[in-house]
Amino acid sequence: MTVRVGILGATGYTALELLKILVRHPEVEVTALTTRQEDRPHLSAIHPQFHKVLDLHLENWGPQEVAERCDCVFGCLPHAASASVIPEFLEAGLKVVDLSADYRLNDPAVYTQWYGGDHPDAERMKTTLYGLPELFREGIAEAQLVANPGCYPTGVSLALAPLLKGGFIRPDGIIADCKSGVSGAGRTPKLGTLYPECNESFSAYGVGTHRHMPEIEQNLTVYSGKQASVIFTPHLVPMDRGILSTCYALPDQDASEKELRSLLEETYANEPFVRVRSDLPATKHVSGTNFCDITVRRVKDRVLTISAIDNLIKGASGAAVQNFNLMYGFAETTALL
Ligand SMILES: NC(=O)C1=CN([C@@H]2O[C@H](COP(=O)(O)OP(=O)(O)OC[C@H]3O[C@@H](n4cnc5c(N)ncnc54)[C@H](OP(=O)(O)O)[C@@H]3O)[C@@H](O)[C@H]2O)C=CC1
Ligand SMILES: CC(=O)N[C@@H](CCC(=O)OP(=O)(O)O)C(=O)O
Repeated sequence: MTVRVGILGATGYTALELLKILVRHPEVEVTALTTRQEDRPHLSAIHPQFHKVLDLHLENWGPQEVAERCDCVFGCLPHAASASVIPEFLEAGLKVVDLSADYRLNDPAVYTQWYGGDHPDAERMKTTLYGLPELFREGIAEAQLVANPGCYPTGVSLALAPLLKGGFIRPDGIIADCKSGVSGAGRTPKLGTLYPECNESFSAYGVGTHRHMPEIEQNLTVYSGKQASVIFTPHLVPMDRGILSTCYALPDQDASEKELRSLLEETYANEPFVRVRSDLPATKHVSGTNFCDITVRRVKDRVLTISAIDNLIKGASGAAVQNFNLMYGFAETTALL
């Protein structure tokens, strides 16, 4: 079975990583790539990595023209832009994996509070499945639309959710201290990601206001059944890619480091992309892969987790292909490392 795949927002970084994975996927043919540019640029002019690999042009197509050529689309557009076109693909019968934040939260009021403005497709967001299979696998295989998780929420939620559900950490007073490479901000030029602004500099941003805070809290709350409260502070690190998340939680029972690690090992025993480790994860160990590496430690009166992902792979495009594989009944690991 060959699935005809389209990518919306094909000039960006998540699209680049998606294409690298999809050209290795035995069941995929890429049939549509979109941009707002009018001049039909060749893919190799936008992403020279595909010179002599994929002979395609990017097109300024609307949903109708894409839908005629595809069975499934990956949405790599910014939030709000995504939800204003995705309903048309769904109505045309296509499957959709949306990498934007538009369908991740399940409460439109929370969306408005953190993203500003009314949600363009508010009814649908309430019931859209959140595609983090290691925590919320149920229903993904049957879904027409899957909301691909945010990069920071992936690393933080995979590390903390089992410990919270297992009663090992308290739901309040959790601190998630996260550091991301600059590709997390996308390819669209912004002042803060210019080389002289961020090179040789390490800074916090979005303190107390970052939109991934409610997404992390939603994940932990839904998975554990306990109302989680998290202080999330992201930082920009002068490297291309990778996220390291160090989380601090108060213990809810007296458990040794070995017991905490055993719980994580048992939870993820059959998960191909989560590696529970006794040594310390680093972004280099997962770079270019769909792995999330996690360790857990006891330090004084706290439980610490440290997790590493590649923001563009497990934090975006690798996770999107993992969801795609589940939605089409392919082996979950197809085309993924
Ligand atoms: N980078 C990361 O690590 C992660 C990103 N994400 C999310 O994935 C999505 C894509 O991210 P990323 O690839 O990094 O972003 P980029 O900025 O690299 O690419 C976004 C693409 O969307 C197109 N675009 C921009 N604005 C609009 C608009 N208003 N209407 C239609 N198209 C538009 C642009 O194409 P053109 O200008 O050619 O039309 C651009 O190439 C975003 O929602 C992002 O938040 C999620 C997890 C991690
Ligand atoms: C370093 C950096 O800027 N990272 C991005 C996170 C990218 C992401 O996952 O964003 P969405 O939730 O919008 O998809 C940020 O903090 O906005």
